[in-house]
Amino acid sequence: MKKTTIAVVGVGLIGGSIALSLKNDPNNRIVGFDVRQDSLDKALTNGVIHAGTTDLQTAVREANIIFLAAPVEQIYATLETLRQLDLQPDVIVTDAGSTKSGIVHHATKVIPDHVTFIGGHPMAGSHKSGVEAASDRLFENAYYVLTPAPGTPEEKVERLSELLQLTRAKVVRMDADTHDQVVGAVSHFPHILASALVNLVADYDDENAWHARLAAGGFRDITRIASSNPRMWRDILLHNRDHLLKIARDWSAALQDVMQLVEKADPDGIEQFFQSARDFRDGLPERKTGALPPLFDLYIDIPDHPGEIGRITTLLGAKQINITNLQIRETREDIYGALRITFQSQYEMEKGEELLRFFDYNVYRRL
Ligand SMILES: NC(=O)c1ccc[n+]([C@@H]2O[C@H](COP(=O)([O-])OP(=O)(O)OC[C@H]3O[C@@H](n4cnc5c(N)ncnc54)[C@H](O)[C@@H]3O)[C@@H](O)[C@H]2O)c1
Ligand SMILES: O=C(O)C(=O)C[C@]1(C(=O)O)C=C[C@@H](O)C=C1
Repeated sequence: MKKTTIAVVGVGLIGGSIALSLKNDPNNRIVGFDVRQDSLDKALTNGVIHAGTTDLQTAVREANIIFLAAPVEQIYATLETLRQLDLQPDVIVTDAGSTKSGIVHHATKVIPDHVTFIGGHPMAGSHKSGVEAASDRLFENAYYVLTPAPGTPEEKVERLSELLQLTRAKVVRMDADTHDQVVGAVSHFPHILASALVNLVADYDDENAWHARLAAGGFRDITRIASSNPRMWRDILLHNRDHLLKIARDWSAALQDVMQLVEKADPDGIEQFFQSARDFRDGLPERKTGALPPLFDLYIDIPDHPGEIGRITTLLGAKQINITNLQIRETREDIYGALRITFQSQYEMEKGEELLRFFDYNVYRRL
């Protein structure tokens, strides 16, 4: 079967996760491009890409599909550069940026006629950055939005959707402006709120250091995303300004409404406020992960002692239990780290499970 060459431009959390998913098909050859050699080195060492280069022309020359997975501002810049490079005649260029209208509009202006651009955005991620946080399961059962401009050849959109099946995401289509409005409300604006709340509490904490110390589950849950990459979020806000300004006005009005209920000491109104939020929140569709064919994976809570990972691998090695992959994962609430170990076979996974339990490790088959 003919190989498909895929260039991933920006081998970080998202580019690395796309690469890992697509690499699961042996007919795909993944070439990574990044401005940082250390990202490429990590990606090669962890088996995320087949080859890596800091020369964009080398990365894209043979590519049938190009994924742009750099920060949003750099996606604009890369689109400009691509037009000066040698590309395959029927290449599809897509991106993974969190905003869509501006990127799609820019691509239609700068990309040559023989190139098809299709905007894309996987609706899954993390507050963590970098290829070391990448996973081939990041997008499992998440929505992956495509925003083809009117007139994009249907067979190209089909071709990309088919390839994206390897991410195990649910591929959907939407126009770019609708995407930006919806994602502005459910992703971009919540990031502003989380960070604004943290900044407010940080100011209070300057006056009274009990604030940080008493910040418990509620504060941590609602502000996890304030630990995201500031540069990435700078770009996102600047490229979805109109929708965010409208959402902020609606938000101010909604906040005023509830604070009026508080001012009037209206118990029914306040309870109703919480009830309607709870009804909608509890009705959100669940994103099921792990329903697909299992790999031979175990997750192990890592106690906070130096040398624990080395101890675990030594225990397994001493019993000739082969592992094919090792990854540090975050767990709920980010309190403990979890080590994900992929074994070569079901048999070895079961032997590993028994051994690690014997040594009092908390071992799970799913996170
Ligand atoms: N993090 C998320 O939750 C999430 C989710 C969906 C989409 N996105 C989007 O995906 C893109 C990447 O985000 P990420 O979280 O993977 O960030 P990241 O910081 O983990 O990775 C970005 C990578 O791009 C590289 N890079 C920077 N400038 C570049 C350039 N000019 N050309 C090539 N590579 C360059 C960086 O060195 C880094 O390796 C962003 O556009 C973001 O909006 C992020
Ligand atoms: O889970 C997270 O930390 C994320 O912020 C992921 C998240 C989001 O859900 O808002 C962030 C940006 C995206 O473009 C898509 C997904």
